[in-house]
Amino acid sequence: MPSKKALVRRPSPRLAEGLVTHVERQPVDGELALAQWEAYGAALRAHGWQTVEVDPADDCPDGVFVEDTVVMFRNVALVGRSGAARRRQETPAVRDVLVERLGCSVNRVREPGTLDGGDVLKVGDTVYVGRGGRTNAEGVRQLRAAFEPLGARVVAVPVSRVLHLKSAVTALPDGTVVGYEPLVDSPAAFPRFLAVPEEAGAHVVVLDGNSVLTAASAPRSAELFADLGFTPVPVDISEFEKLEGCVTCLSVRLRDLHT
Ligand SMILES: NC(=O)NCCC[C@H](N)C(=O)O
Repeated sequence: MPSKKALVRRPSPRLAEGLVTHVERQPVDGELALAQWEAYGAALRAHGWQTVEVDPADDCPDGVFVEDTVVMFRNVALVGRSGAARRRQETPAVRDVLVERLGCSVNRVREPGTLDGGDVLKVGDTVYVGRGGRTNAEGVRQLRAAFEPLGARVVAVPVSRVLHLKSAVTALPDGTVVGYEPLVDSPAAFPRFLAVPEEAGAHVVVLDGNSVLTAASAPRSAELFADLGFTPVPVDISEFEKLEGCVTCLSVRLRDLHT
């Protein structure tokens, strides 16, 4: 039976200092962010996910975006090495949880490779990896070396218009890739691509075969998903969106653990 665990990490008191690359810096309300993070975790738990908290990293403003620190394929983890040097101290505590509490096999991206988990989208056994600002060619090679022997088919795609591949595209439970077309470098890279009407509509977290977590800021995309027979579960993550975060980046789902 597949596991339903999800790593999350409490926002740092320094969240407002998080990196911004493609957006203007805006003031972040720390209290509201914490309340939004709690509600996000509650939405995961309401759909059967057990949330596992990585130790907080108060000195890492972007630590809450835990998705970027690791990529899972089956029960094997590849701990990333961020293209943003400032984010590299986020990974040791994530590795500790994976090894000591969850019993995963753990590999890691090594210099000169860089890879952020936000650049990796899995659709079945296909692993799309965005080659962009945070993930370099050597990171792509190391991802292939780690996961292809386990049965993954790694497909590299360019990312130039947004921070991460998953800022541009994610996938519905039926494997359809959804994206906001003006921000997708190559929609043709995906066998089934569906354009959504809002930038934040490109971001979904699959909760189960029917439900997807969506951003409250993308109501028209949520309507589109409902019209296709899915149940959107909107969460307000406005404070994280100000830092280029999206619903995917606040958790790492672990679906194939043996524990
Ligand atoms: N996977 C993601 O979409 N992560 C968002 C990371 C945002 C953070 N402020 C950063 O620039 O690294």
